[in-house]
Amino acid sequence: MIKQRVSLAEQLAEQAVAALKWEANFSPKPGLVTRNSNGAHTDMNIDLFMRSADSLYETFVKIAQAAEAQTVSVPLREEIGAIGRDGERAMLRATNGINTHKGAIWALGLLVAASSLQSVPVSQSILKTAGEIAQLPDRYVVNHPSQTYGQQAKEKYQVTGAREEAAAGFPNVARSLQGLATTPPHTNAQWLKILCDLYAHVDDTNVIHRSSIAVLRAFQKTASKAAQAVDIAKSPAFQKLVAMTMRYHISPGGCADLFAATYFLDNLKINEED
Ligand SMILES: CC(C)(COP(=O)(O)OP(=O)(O)OC[C@H]1O[C@@H](n2cnc3c(N)ncnc32)[C@H](O[C@H]2O[C@H](COP(=O)(O)OP(=O)(O)OP(=O)(O)O)[C@@H](O)[C@H]2O)[C@@H]1O)[C@@H](O)C(=O)NCCC(=O)NCCS
Ligand SMILES: Nc1ncnc2[nH]cnc12
Repeated sequence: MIKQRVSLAEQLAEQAVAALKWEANFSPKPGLVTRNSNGAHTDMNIDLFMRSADSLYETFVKIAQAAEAQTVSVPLREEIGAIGRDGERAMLRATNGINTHKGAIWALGLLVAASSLQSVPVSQSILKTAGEIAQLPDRYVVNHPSQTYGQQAKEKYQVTGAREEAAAGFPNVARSLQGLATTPPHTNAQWLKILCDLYAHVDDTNVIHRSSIAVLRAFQKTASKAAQAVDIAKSPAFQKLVAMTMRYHISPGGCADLFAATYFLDNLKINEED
């Protein structure tokens, strides 16, 4: 039987979709949708996340194809931006208008582009290249300062949102990768510590939008305590995190995206010949 060669773009897209599905399935994740709970959501569940992830395969293939063997440039940034916005529309069609993965398209789209551009699975340089792409202007982005929730939060509180995280080369993903240190596979307990560390450090604009900056800061402080516990899931700090997400209806979707991005890079494999 003739074995079909899987292109670099297809390999990267498969791994990006797998990372999104892994993130959605991972449990427990206070506030977020998992296979066991809908977190602070009434409009989302695990099936919706699986559909949403599958709907993004073509988007990631196209982003990877656009970036393959290219250099970082404004035309590339604009081409990826257009594909990313089409991806947002594909996601909204698959979910009947519910925003499941807007931030993830941005973060993983940039990481897929950077991985394809250099075709060497070295996380540090992928993060750096992704940051360089994100720093470039995209003429076609409609940029009304107070249009998105993220823009509103940043304007009001000078926090670091999705755009700034990417432009800085994803420092929160870099720290998460350092925290994992050993080679994969990692245990659920190791990943739970990484998740709590992300909750503790990321200025998640979703949390601000649904509550306030004061709640975000209290949430981060509690997450930091949980991350230091010996048995995180059973710790009082972790139980408090769960309670806070329910009380304030908060869902750290930005942290979920960076969790998926960490998994993507931690498990990234590129086969020259299949
Ligand atoms: C640059 C963009 C990401 C736009 O960013 P901006 O901040 O202007 O826009 P937002 O619409 O606010 O989206 C940002 C999404 O990024 C995630 N996020 C939040 N904080 C951070 C952070 N500190 N670091 C990294 N990422 C962050 C988050 O996405 C996740 O949450 C969404 C689900 O949220 P939820 O609250 O459940 O649902 P909503 O409907 O939003 O709110 P409710 O009404 O229910 O309360 C989900 O998307 C997750 O992924 C933020 O939502 C970028 O989008 C952009 O410019 N795109 C254009 C295309 C492009 O250039 N692409 C190029 C590469 S592909
Ligand atoms: N598992 C999840 N639950 C809610 N929002 C998310 N955004 C990205 N992943 C998410």
